[in-house]
Amino acid sequence: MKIGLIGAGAIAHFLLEEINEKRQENLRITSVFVRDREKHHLLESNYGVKLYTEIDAFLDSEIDIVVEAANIEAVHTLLPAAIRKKDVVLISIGALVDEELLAELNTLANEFNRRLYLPSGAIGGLDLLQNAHVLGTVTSVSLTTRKPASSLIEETIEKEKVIFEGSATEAIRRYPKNMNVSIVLALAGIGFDETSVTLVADPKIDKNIHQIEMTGDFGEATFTIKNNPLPANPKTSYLAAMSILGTLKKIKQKLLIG
Ligand SMILES: NC(=O)C1=CN([C@@H]2O[C@H](COP(=O)(O)OP(=O)(O)OC[C@H]3O[C@@H](n4cnc5c(N)ncnc54)[C@H](O)[C@@H]3O)[C@@H](O)[C@H]2O)C=CC1
Ligand SMILES: O=C([O-])CC(=O)C(=O)O
Repeated sequence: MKIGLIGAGAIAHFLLEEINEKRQENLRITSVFVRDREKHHLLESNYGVKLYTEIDAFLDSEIDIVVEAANIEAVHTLLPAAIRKKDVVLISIGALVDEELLAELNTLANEFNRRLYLPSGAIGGLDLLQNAHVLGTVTSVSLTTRKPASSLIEETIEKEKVIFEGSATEAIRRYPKNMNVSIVLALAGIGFDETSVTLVADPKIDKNIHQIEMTGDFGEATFTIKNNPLPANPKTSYLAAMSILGTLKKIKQKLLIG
């Protein structure tokens, strides 16, 4: 599969290293869409990719699938065009809190027979949640995220501090670079307004910790994920980057687990 990558940040570099440098069977990043060609020109010689700054030329390049690893704004501006022409893997999932955008992408995916893949990102348990809610009988889902204080707030604090409590809808609006996980959790489960989120800035940790609790007719489940951060962007967990690779590998698998 030839991949077109949108973005050239921490996750994009992870994918370029793992797929093009270390090599993954049947996967190759061939095109990268960037805003500033000069800034990223070394990617061409380092990873054998071609850079694009014009979205149509990027989408018309010889790629089978688009991987978005940029930001929420890029999803708004680029994804409707992308889904018309290619299947898309999307990691800035927070963009989908905009129900108009979500409906538009769904309609376009149907019309052009494309797929939109949403990796689990920095969390897990989405398979369980979807199964548990298949009859609409999950009654509560909550997420408590703790991140190093320095990646969330400017001020210096001595003790942990709850900096947000509310719905996933509000969480992603206030913390668009940190709460994508709340939106994929809401999509897999009971919705944006019903999924409760607590965000804690903790000066004593160096991991991104997500604790998920769910209850319903199935029973109860609790997951805790203590993520190592990506060194290139400590706000982002290593697992989030790996989950894109996991999603890409699954696309061609005949044996599907979960
Ligand atoms: N779903 C999940 O669990 C997670 C999602 N994320 C999200 O993944 C995305 C990427 O994360 P990182 O690589 O750590 O971020 P990053 O900040 O290191 O890199 C983002 C890159 O995208 C580029 N970019 C921004 N707008 C663009 C546009 N319109 N066109 C082309 N490039 C553009 C930036 O210049 C930057 O190089 C972010 O939106 C982040 O919030 C991060 C962690 C977990
Ligand atoms: O990487 C993480 O731990 C979670 C994150 O930033 C997000 O969901 O936006």
